[in-house]
Amino acid sequence: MVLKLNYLLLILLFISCSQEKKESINTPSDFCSKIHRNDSLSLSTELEPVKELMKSKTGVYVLEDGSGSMVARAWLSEYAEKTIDIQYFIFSTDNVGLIACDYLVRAADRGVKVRILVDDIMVDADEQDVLALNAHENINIKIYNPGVNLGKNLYSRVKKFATDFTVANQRMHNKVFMVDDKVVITGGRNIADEYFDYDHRYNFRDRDVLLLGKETKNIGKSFNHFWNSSLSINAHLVIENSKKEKTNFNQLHEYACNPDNFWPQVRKRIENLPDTFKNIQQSGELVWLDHVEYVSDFPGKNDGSEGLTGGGKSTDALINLVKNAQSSIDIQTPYLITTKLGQTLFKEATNRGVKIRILTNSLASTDNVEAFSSYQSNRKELLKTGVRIFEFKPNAAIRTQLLTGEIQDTLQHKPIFGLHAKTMVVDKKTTVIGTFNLDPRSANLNTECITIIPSRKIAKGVLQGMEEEFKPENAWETTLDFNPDNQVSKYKRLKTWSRKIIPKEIL
Ligand SMILES: O=P(O)(O)OC[C@H](O)CO
Repeated sequence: MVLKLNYLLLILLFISCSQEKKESINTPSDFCSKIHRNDSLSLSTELEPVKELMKSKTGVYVLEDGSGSMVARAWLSEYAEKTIDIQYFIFSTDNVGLIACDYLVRAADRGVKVRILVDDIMVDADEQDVLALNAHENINIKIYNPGVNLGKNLYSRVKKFATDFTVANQRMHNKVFMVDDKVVITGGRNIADEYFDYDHRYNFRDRDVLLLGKETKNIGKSFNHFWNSSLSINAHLVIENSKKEKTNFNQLHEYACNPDNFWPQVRKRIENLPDTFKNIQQSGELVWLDHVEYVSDFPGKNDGSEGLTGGGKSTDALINLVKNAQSSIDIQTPYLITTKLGQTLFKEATNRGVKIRILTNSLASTDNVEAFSSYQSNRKELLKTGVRIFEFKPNAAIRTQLLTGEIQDTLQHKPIFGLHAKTMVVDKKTTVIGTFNLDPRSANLNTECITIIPSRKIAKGVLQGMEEEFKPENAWETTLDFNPDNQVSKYKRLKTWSRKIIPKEIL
């Protein structure tokens, strides 16, 4: 609870920091100096050994664990020299979100231009916090497809859905963290506690990929396309009656300097931030490839002329990979809602001998009963295509290896571990890491981005983790005769059943 209370306190202080100086949070200044950047380093100097390689190839390094993925973002923010461009479906002002904001503000203070593009629907930040950040001369925040949340009252939100249903449903689900136009982290993680092991009740098993060099140019182009889209509106225009105020970020800095707000393991890694890239190189897991392909849908994705269908670039790319698979397809997806199109594709693949395994959430591990309810209704049809389905256990044994250890040592109870990775490995040689959930919303409504990585070495590493997670200590195999739905309370089952009324096209 300490972390949660701290961030609530911080939000209150952060809002009022322009009015009155409050009593300072007890901050050991030596920790602050330990974790702040070493001024003699920069991203260019760090990347000097691979500078030439980055011109013709893309470096690929898979970020499996939450703390590793968090530390990689911290390293990039701390040593950025020119720009930080970030694009997220969710950017919460919880513990992780506030620490991320501190890194961004400190980068902006030293002249780095920061652009933040976030989808409107899940913004849960206080409007004044958004404006305070946006008021920084080097920070610019845009809201994608506004009108359903930020700056709107309940009446306006309901009206938007009632009168403009298709547009209101078109969300930006991309997740990109790009620094100096040359290093990118993209994949399943949003910016919030549960993606980095900081939630005390529920955390996600997720996966990102770090990309360096060649293909990041295309990611930059895609970011600019979104940023300049008419759907992306400056936060000051979205939040009505707002005034641009000069803001003091001292309380935010103090919060992020407080060692109580980091797990001890993460503190250690943050203290060793300058070694981040050296460690990645020495791991032997950084692979340099000629052809890595980043595929992103266009802003708006489809014009609504086909109602709630219509597909998009990322959908086409995935269909193409499934159609060309020759021996195996292994998938991890938190939500698994298939339509006739998807079932036919899988059936055609299994008919030509392709072995397909999918790991998704069980009712006990899911955070989304609506999505589970729809999956439940189609589960048998999907199984009949010859696909094997595994459902993640909420207490999967793998969490002892993947979750930041401290969370398990200090709490009386173990937080639930849900699946959030969106990954596919085809024929043990092509890996897709991205934001795409196997559901109609990702296929037709949300803009999604995926990275297609043709490398046996990367596929082998990712499959090693997947194989582990298919095992009985981590997942139930569901069949035509067995499913683990009864592992949850009657109440959760009833709740799931009551969601059957929701059309699957919007899930
Ligand atoms: O958890 P995310 O980021 O995959 O988002 C899930 C929502 O269903 C997307 O619309």
